[in-house]
Amino acid sequence: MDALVSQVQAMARDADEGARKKIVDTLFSLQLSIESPQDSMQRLLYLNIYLMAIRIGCDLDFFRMLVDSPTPLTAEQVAEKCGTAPMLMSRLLRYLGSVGIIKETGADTYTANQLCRALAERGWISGVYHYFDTCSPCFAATPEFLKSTGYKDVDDPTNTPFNVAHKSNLAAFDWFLQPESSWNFTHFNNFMTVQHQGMPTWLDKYPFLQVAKSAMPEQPLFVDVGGGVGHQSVALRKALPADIKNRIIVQDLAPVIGQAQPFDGVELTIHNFWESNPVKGAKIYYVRNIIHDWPDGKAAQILKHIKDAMTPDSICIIDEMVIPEQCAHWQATQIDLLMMVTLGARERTQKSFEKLTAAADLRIRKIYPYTVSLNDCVIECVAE
Ligand SMILES: C[S@@+](CC[C@H](N)C(=O)[O-])C[C@H]1O[C@@H](n2cnc3c(N)ncnc32)[C@H](O)[C@@H]1O
Repeated sequence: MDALVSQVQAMARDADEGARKKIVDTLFSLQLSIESPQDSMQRLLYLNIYLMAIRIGCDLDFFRMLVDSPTPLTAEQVAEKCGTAPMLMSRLLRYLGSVGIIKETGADTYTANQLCRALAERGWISGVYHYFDTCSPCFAATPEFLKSTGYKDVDDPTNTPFNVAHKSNLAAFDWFLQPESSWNFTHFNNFMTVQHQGMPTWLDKYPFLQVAKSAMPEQPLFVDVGGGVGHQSVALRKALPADIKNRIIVQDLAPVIGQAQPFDGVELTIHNFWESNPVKGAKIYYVRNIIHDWPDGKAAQILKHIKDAMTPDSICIIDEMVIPEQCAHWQATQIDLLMMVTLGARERTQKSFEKLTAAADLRIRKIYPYTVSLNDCVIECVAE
């Protein structure tokens, strides 16, 4: 068994993203095939405990303490640093050690492992708060919500489990803008910057340099519509040679732009994508993880405003997953359900994208897939 494990670890070390994910998926299928129903139910019924214990760890910041400590720490030492009862800490760390979130090195003694190090990073900590505080109440509200609607499609952003869970009539992005939700919105925005960390990006697959070189000297190069805190624009600026000086512009709502860090050569601007786009004739209009936030009618409106700003040589890039017709990956299907219960929105197949872009007078010219599990794609569109 040990030899087998070493062999698989060596294979994974040498593998690229696609091959490594294939190994993980194969091992997961293997696990399912040898678990008894009792094993599986023990695992499934307690899933919520993971996030509960991790959130407590983030509140107390003990993942960072384990990372920063040069030697393993006893539960008693961690309890003292955190100001908690020793027995409480001992039970929490014992659980987290038993499920592999931290590493147990001896009796009641722990150190950081790879997962613990991730949980000490700002973006992933924000992910924990986003899923625990904003999303999980929506999951809990969904069964009763669907029962109350007679199991209709969820495609109205103001009538979703989110509205029930957060006792609001507002669509999620409008709810985020209220002062009392600013804590939730900050964590959402931080999480957006890391959610694809370590995975290939659109820049790995799309011939962006060739396209950038074809831009006219005064032509804005890149308009990052709903670009969040501008992380994709910064990545593009870093990837371009210094002699390409065309404008790179991030557009988002005021509170998000207020959170963004200035970066040389990237303009941070306030723009509401329900209104006509003030930047006309750019080379690339880019929407990443925007279209999947909205049902078809609304998504088409966003694209139509972009289309109306385009000149014949402009390109609109939709950077999003394309759900395959068959055998979609679990990492993709879970995001699709998240979009449903929080936003009344969805992930789309290629056929759905073709219909949607046509409704905005755009035509898909080419699709460049660039990740294996999510099938993230650069969907390159031109005006009809
Ligand atoms: C899922 S995030 C994607 C952010 C970024 N494009 C990325 O890929 O990380 C959706 C973004 O849409 C922005 N957004 C929502 N409503 C908007 C509006 N009416 N106008 C402009 N941006 C909006 C949000 O503030 C958020 O930054």
